[in-house]
Amino acid sequence: MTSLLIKGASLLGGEAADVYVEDGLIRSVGPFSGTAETVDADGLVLLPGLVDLHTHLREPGREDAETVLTGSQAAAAGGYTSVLAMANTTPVTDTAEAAERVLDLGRAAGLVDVQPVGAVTKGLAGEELAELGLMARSRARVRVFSDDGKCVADPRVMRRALEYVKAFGGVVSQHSQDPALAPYGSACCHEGQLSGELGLPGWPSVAEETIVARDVMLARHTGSRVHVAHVSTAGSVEVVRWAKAQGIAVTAEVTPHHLLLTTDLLSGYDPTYKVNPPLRPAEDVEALRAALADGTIDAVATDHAPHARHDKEHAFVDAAFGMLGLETALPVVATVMVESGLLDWAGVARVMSVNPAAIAGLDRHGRPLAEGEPANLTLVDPSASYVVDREASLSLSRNNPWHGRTVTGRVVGTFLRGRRTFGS
Ligand SMILES: NC(=O)N[C@@H](CC(=O)O)C(=O)O
Repeated sequence: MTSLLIKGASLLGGEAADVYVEDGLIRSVGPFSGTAETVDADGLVLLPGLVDLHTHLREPGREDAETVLTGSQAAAAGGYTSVLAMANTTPVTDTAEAAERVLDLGRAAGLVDVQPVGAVTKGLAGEELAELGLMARSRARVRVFSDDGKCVADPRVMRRALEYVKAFGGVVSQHSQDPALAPYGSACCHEGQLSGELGLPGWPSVAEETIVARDVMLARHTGSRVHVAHVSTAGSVEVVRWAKAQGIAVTAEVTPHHLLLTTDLLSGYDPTYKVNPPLRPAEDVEALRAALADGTIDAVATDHAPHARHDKEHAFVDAAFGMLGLETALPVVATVMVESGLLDWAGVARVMSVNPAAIAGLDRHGRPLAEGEPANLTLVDPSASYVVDREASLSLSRNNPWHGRTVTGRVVGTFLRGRRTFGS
């Protein structure tokens, strides 16, 4: 029997209580008089363990950038107890066997629940549906399907995928990028005055918005669920807001970087800031913050995209797309949303744990801090400010856009089924 007492933590930023954990479950919330190994949580905020809908773990295939183990270590350090591992590995997670392999690698690492995302199409080629049903029925119980990195651009394929996943309560997480308007690989800078001045190929907002608009209509037509990955523009927010008002089953996520970083950072041609979709102007950032605060955007997802130096340290147009996110998501959200009063800690729990768990169909995560619930928990010091140091990361990669920035709100402890996976 393993037991633990988290003493005096503020539950979701509200009243303080003692949380007693035994055999992986919360056994009591309130004054506790017995003896147990104790974590002094005076002044700390207790949240349900964070859930990331969008993580790239790179294994199999690119273990030079990240492995399931190092990604899990970074996730636990970021306060996560579950991550959804994107399918764009080598080989792609497009079969039941591939999904089970990722699941087993996650279990062997044992730090977070690694839930594989299945590809929508074979090899992410956008043509033939992958083994959606077999992945759903496998040990990995795949419920989220995504060709992330590529868009399911063909509307017939998207329609079929939505119809198919409906049968088992699945969801298609769409990387909304019309490749005819924003070609893969080349389009790399928000299309506007700056892209012209810098001479970088433009990635126009409308290339995202037309796909979001099409997909919500396909969701309405099929009665199925669509999830919009990494929403980056004010126009996409408007479409999602309209679709929700119609009762269409659409959910959306925003990344920490799209909540804070803006396109002008590209003026130094630093490939650290090259990401898909691209950083947008301040007006978009404002709209994304407001949409996260009012519930139009359901979740924060990291899009943690580690890249080895030999893929990232190139001239801007040749460098890989993506940035690290797992270890800095909570402090960035705290700094952008909590310090400004746009969200309270209960709101952070909603967008970083409760809603992502619900979208992904994870019934053991994102649960209330209550007796009988799984002890998947995150402890945060809300007043700790610190400077992000990319060398302190547990990720194998160093493409960290937050390096040198001061953030407020530090993860100090993570517990997976009552076992400490981060902090001391
Ligand atoms: N988000 C990113 O910038 N990169 C992603 C894939 C992608 O969306 O291009 C990656 O896998 O590196």
